[in-house]
Amino acid sequence: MDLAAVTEHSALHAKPAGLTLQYGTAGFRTKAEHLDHVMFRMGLLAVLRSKQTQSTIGVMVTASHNPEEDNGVKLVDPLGEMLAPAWEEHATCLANAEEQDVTRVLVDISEKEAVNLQQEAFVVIGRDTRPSSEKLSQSVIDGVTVLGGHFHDYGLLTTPQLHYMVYCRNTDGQYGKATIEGYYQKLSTAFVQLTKQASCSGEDYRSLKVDCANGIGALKLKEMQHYLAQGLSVQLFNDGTKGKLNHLCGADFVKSHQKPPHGMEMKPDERCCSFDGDADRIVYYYLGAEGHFHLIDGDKIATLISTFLKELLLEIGENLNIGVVQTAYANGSSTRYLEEVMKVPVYCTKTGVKHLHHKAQEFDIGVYFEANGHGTALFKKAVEMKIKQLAKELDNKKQKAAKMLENIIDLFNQAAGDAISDMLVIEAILVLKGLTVQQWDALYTDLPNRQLKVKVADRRVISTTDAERRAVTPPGLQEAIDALVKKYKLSRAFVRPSGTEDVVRVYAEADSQANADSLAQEVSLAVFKLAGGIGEEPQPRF
Ligand SMILES: CC(=O)N[C@H]1[C@@H](OP(=O)(O)O)O[C@H](CO)[C@@H](O)[C@@H]1O
Ligand SMILES: [Mg+2]
Repeated sequence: MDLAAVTEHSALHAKPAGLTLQYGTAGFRTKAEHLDHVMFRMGLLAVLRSKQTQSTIGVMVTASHNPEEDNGVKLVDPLGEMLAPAWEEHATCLANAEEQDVTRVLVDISEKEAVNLQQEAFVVIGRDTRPSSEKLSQSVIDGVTVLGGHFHDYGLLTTPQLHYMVYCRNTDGQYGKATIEGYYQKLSTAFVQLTKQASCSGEDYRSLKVDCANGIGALKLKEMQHYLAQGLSVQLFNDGTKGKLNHLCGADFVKSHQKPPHGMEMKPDERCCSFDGDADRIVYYYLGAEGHFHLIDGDKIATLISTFLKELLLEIGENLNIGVVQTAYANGSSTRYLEEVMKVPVYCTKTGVKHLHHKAQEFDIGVYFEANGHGTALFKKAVEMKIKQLAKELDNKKQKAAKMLENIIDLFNQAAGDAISDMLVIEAILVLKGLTVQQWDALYTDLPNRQLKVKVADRRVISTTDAERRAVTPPGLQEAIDALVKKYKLSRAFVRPSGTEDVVRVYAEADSQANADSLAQEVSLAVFKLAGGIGEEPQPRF
């Protein structure tokens, strides 16, 4: 390691005095102007991680669904997964080190992790469309090169596309070609193969309105359009030509406000969807005949997908274990429907896709989704091989199902939740099953729910257990929540400190919207009183 060069370049990427940041649920996130030093240092760290794993590591510059002024960075591990927890700690340590300590921290990490410094390093970089992203990705590159690492800058990519590139590069191209064309080709071939077997056709099944949150998803979907040919016609809204990134639009806005994005023309019964700013989340929705807004969130997406996969397995006659992984935010109706009607086992993990992804790897087929629309399906390697073989061997009807499954496996991005890939999976399933968006929505009825945020002096005073469904501290909080929940029917509530914002999140569901709203409000007040709320006391808002 050329420590003198590191020191020299480090001074060009100075850390603002007094700033401390945490590698959170999805990497570092804050105002873009505070991130230059973090980017440089993540370039350094990516080199060490690459040397240690002897693999290509990814660095993505994005702040997902957050405002345009923000930015962020996360590292992608060899199989396209999120960075290993021990390295998250190294990342926090390195990002917060004072200027003069940067080289010492680098040496410490190398020693602790037994990094072979002679090993070559390779880092791939992607970025979203934020005005700050290009310059910040240059700082990443500076960090990579000063430690002698090699790199490939993909430029503009969706977050899941970068995960895909990393996965492809570390599996010798077996997963696919590590180019943007490779990605489009893999997905579109699988999609066209799948949908040409569909017996129902017609305009309704082939057209979809997509709100791209004024983000990278718009550029990439435009590029992909001609690969999909007649298979699907997408009409893009919020494509970034006018509006501001994530402003009053995108999957996060639609899910949290439970209303349509601005800038989208919706007619009753039309199928619509929204991506978030880096295109790793998707939610669907439509207006009912009466003009009422219907949201189809990650839970209902997981239900559609797992049901379809289970039906295919039944047709093929294979007894493989399928599991669905959710978080505490999953609507209670979805869990009940999956367990009781579909007889699919459901598991709950902590918030954050790395937890869901990890759990989903335990099953032959693991489907995971956060309620906000981030998710995918994972297939064990042995399962993939078996299905490929069956697709060649089985007799007619079974072979058709096995071929469908083979293509659907190819259509999923198994490295990360991916709005484009999920959209194609959903569109394929709907057309193959001949389901309208209304019929999909009618699988079960969501319990009315409400999410709120409470500001407290230090959100770490709240600790939780049981996959974040119960509060352990501060004393008395869980008892207070239990007492409030008892007042309502079909009710449930929990609180947890956010991993990405300086707030405590409150979730409540109950038999009616009015009851879900008041339960959420009462729980917010309990948090405010027992966990050191700051500012104004939460007021009834609905
Ligand atoms: C309730 C909720 O939607 N939480 C989101 C949010 O995490 P928090 O830790 O709740 O701030 O951002 C994460 C990263 O995008 C995402 O994984 C997660 O689902
Ligand atoms: Mg995102």
